Amino acid sequence: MPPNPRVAKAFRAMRDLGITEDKVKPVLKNLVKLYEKNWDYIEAENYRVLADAIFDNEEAEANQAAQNKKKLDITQESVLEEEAEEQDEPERPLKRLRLKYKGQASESCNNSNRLAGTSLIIPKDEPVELPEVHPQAQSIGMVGATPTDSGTKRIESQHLSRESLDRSKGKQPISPNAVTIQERTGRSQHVGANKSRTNIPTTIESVVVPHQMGLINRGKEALSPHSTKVEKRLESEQASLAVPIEKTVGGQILVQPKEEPFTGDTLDLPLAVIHPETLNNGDSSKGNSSIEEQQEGSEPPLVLEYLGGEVTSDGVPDLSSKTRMNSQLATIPDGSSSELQVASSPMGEVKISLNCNISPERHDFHMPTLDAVVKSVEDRCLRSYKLLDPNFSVMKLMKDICECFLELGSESSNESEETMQVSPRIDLLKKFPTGYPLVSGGTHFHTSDGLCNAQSETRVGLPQTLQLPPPCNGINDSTQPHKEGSHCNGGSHDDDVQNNLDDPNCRSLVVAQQHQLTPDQMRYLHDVFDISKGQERVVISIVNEINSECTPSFHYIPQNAVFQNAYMNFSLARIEDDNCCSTCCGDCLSLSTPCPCAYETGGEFAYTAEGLVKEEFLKECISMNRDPQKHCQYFCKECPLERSKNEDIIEPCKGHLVRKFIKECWWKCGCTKQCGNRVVQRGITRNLQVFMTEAKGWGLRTLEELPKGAFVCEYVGEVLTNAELFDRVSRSPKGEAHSYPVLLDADWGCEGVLKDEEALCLDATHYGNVARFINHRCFDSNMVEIPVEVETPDHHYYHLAFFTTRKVKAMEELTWDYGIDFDDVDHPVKAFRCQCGSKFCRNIRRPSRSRSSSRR
Ligand SMILES: C[S@@+](CC[C@H](N)C(=O)[O-])C[C@H]1O[C@@H](n2cnc3c(N)ncnc32)[C@H](O)[C@@H]1O
Repeated sequence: MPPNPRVAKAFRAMRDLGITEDKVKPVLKNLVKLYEKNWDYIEAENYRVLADAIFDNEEAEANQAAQNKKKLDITQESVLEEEAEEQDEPERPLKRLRLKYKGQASESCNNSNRLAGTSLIIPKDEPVELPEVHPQAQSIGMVGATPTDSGTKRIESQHLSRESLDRSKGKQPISPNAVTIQERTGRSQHVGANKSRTNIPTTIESVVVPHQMGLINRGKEALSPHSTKVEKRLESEQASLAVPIEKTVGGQILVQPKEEPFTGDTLDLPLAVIHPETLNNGDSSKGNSSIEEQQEGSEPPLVLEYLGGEVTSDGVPDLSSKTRMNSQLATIPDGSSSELQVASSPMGEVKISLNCNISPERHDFHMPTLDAVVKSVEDRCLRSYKLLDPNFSVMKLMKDICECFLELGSESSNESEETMQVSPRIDLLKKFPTGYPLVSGGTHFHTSDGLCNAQSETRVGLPQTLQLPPPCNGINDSTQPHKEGSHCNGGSHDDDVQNNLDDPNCRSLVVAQQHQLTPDQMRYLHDVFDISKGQERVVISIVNEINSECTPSFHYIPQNAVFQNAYMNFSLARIEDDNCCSTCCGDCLSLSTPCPCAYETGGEFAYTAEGLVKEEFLKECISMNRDPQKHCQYFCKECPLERSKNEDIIEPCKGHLVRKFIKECWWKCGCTKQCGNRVVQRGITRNLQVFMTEAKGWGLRTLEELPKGAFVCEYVGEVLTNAELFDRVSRSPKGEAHSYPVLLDADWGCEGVLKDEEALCLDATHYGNVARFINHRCFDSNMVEIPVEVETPDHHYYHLAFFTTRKVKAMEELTWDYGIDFDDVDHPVKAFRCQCGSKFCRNIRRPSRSRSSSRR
């Protein structure tokens, strides 16, 4: 029996961490048993459970060895004494690597079930072939994540996907401040819940990290899985270091506690809010003394409000960890419109945070730069305190900072370029004009370093800067003060947005400055202004004037990427010399006799000099879609699609259209990249926009008029085998549509019995391009898909390109006929209730118009 590929993958992942197979085998075997072959648990977060278990195991072995040695060296009497002493000591903590930000698993804010990529995956039993278990592996039963407690987490179907990495990135701190901010998720909102919504809160924070407790590179950890290679085996090699080590495994920061007696601490913060019962209004120095007095115990007792330790994925603190916490966040309102918070963690970090609330009348407020504030404070100190005046107080200083901040922000003369821009909250998706591309106007969004720059139509009079909605990962970000009580997931964000929009007094603000944006916010901006993140030749904007659904959660890729088993061989040698045009030069379309690349299309190039598909060719492709019965269909002896559906009883093939291919010139050809027979490979050139439709979710439209036969885009996704696709689908929760796969079955007919690895499809659920937004229209869609051969003559793999079937007006939605059989309940693409609006809609006239071939 060939080795289970998942075992091999696990070995590979551990090898990347510097762990040898012999160490992995016994532990893995035990884990597989423990999780009853539910590999999802083992594979989740780049095999975190496995890595943890191995490290635990090693540590247990090391401890055991040390103890054995000790026992040999000392007398029986001293052993007994030691044991007696040990009984008085608190139990040592489990020295397993802890996943930082554990429990903050990002949640897609998209509550549509169309985004199967963020779905919970139902694990499936699989045969496991593993060598004999090593007796030492037994300790892995202590690994924290059990099938039960993992049951509520979202788990990706594959080893760490880019999507999960990016979501993780969104959770990672970008600065030490952000660590605390993120970890305080939801809490500061709670604390400030009584604040007027009309105030403009600003926050100044200062973080103190004592030297001896210094966090290594905190906040600067590489977020990519590569860091696992760089930092492999840190935990065992550096276990004796006096400082805690952060490491990344699979993009997640793992924290190894330093060797120290167990104090009941964890690295998870924050933990408590302290409300002083009495306040000394107006006197900031009294505020200071209240802290001291609190420490001295002379102030009235502080009310401790538990904030939680490990914050769960939905931002709710895990109360079970309460007893392990000793960090705290002290909130010391001073009775004015400012609020001071002091947070500390068991790691010794101390953070002072001062919230200044600007009254509603201060509509003219604009955000000064931090440099300007600091300078102003220094000037003020020099003036007021004459350097270390005996009355000098840090609390006063903090308050001065706050006041300077407000003063500078209110000075109308201070509208220098350095000024950070702040605007009333608007929702980009709601407020942007939909009739025009975001790239065509004159209103700018910009940040101080110019990294994020976009424009919008001037006519609508957008504010000069744009408010970022909360990041759509289910994590509340306290860098956004407006977010009291708002949650991106579960629709509360929408409510919040709506409330803000409806409330004319609402002045929730966010400083749109590049270095202050979290990765999630950056992603959001990228998505809104260019969903392709600069990876296409044109900017592709996204607008929503229908509802407040967040931008879809997926990774934009401009070209197909192979997932795992799909067999794609782009060997140049497979393109035979007489099937390409190595002797051509320039533009093949200008040749009097077409080059060999035109053989595939009957000796004529499929494209006109204008880059459009020729009328005749297009007509045939359209007819094939509209009247499949009239065209040649192939019925496989053993259909890979049916085989994937059910290996035991393989249903007869339902038929595949034998499609016409376009063959483009390619690398082996002598022509230039500008050759007229290279259209699809040059990518998207048309102005497209993703927009929210009334009834079909997101859709794609053109912002410019398109002539008939124009190339629009290709369908890009992960290249999967059908078996892999069905495996994914079977892991999706029941009833969840897996809406983004297309079969690459255009040539299955000519292949005899296709091997599993040759029966391919594209899945754009997690990775894809704009084509994933193209909605279906029965029969008279304005685009048709045409298979295009570029890199390989093997038609297992090809490009699926969309061309217009007629002239398409600017702003028209682009559609294609999925060829979906609305009756085929087993098909990986779940039939939906068609809202295409075509008078030929097959979903209405079922069953008479039901298509016999199912292409998607
Ligand atoms: C490839 S996706 C298209 C983009 C999708 N609308 C979105 O929001 O991401 C296919 C899914 O879109 C929806 N859809 C596409 N065409 C539709 C139609 N004609 N009527 C209703 N829903 C449609 C269905 O949910 C389908 O599973």
